[in-house]
Amino acid sequence: MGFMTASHDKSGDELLSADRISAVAAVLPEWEFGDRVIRRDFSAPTFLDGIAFVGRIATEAENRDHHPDIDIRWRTVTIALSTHSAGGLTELDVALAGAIDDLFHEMFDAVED
Ligand SMILES: C[C@H](O)[C@H](O)[C@H]1CNC2=NC(N)=NC(=O)C2=N1
Repeated sequence: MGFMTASHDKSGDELLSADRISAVAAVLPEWEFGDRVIRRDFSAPTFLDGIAFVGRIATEAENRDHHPDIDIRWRTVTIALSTHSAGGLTELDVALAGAIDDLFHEMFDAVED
């Protein structure tokens, strides 16, 4: 947000309320909720599948101008989401988490883990 810009002129940039966090936790059951971050471990079928998954996440993130922290360890891809500019969780994180869950299902649902 630039100087003198109203904080309500861009949707998703306000910190989530405690009530909203409770509601979101119910629809993102695989995500671990921290103080200012949500995190999920994904297990891809192979190392290269995990890399391909990260590539898809990267495109999604770039389109939204909202970027996760990504940790790759063999087939395990750990995604951490936070809105640094807001100092914690916002609707941007909720939306990206849902999109990443959808990507994972789309890519690997038919595959045995
Ligand atoms: C200028 C640009 O919009 C900002 O640097 C964006 C980029 N991506 C970002 N990603 C995340 N996760 N948090 C941010 O605050 C953030 N800020």
